Amino acid sequence: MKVLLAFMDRRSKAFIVLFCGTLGIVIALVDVATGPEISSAIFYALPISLCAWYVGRWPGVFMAVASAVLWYSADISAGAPYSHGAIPVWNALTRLGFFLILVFLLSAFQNRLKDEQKRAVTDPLTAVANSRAFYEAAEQEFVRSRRYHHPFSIAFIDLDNFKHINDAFGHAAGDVLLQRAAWIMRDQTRGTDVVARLGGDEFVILFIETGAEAARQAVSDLREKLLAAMKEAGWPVTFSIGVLTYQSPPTDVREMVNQADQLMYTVKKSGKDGCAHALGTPVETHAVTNSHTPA
Ligand SMILES: Nc1nc2c(ncn2[C@@H]2O[C@H](COP(=O)(O)OP(=O)(O)OP(=O)(O)O)[C@@H](O)[C@H]2O)c(=O)[nH]1
Repeated sequence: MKVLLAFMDRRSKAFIVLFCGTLGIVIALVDVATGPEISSAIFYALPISLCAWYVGRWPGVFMAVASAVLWYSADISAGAPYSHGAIPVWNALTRLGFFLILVFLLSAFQNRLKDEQKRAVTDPLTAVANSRAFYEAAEQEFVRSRRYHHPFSIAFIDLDNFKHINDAFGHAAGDVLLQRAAWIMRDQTRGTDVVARLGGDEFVILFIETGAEAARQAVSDLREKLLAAMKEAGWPVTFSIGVLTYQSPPTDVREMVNQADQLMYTVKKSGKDGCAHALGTPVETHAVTNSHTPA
């Protein structure tokens, strides 16, 4: 079964529909050959389930109807003795009912599974990636970077004076601010970049295949947008950001996040509301630019 599922995972939907249709016909032929005494019910369930799971609910319904018709035809051509002509039709309808229940249960289960999988990698407040998803994405980027020798960058973003928002405007307003900031980060970065909330008012962005200059520009534009949004909403919040670019990955993701965090902290110590850039492993250079100091 495991081999079959692994095989299906790599196939196109068209192939799976064709495969399931052929499988249904083969089962019907075997059904005719073995006669009405031997039940084949469970075998019909296989192509229906595969189709519903890998292709979708409605192709599954189609396969369920086709299987009920095939089974009915197999019954009739095997010459099964029925005391009344309506009995094989009734049987076909009850089988169809069973197949449809199977399709709808599988489809409901699959939807629930997808929801849970999404929940496991998403920050519930801001809907960006959570820390776990970030670590997984960064591991993949490390592998890519080692293989193709491409640089990548990380930005560690910490909100300044966020506690004041909670204290002055309430926790709900703080939540709205975090959502707004996360939305801007998502909106201002590429679809391939990974925006994540590590917790509290700390965010990280993984800039996939992005060198120092491009990361510097992206973060500078993003910071401008974030500051403009805060100003517009009347929230006295700024951003301390540490941006690291790696030509080759450090030993692990934790080390990268720690280095970016430390870099961000240099901005906090120098008066907040700014951005520091550096080259990672070892952290070579940095230049801190605050809003209140000349760039
Ligand atoms: N509204 C809201 N607040 C949160 C959430 N998670 C953490 N916080 C609050 O965020 C604040 C983060 O603390 P700090 O980073 O020390 O606050 P800060 O005022 O930004 O301090 P600096 O970084 O030094 O500028 C704390 O007051 C937490 O209670 C959340 O999900 N929603």
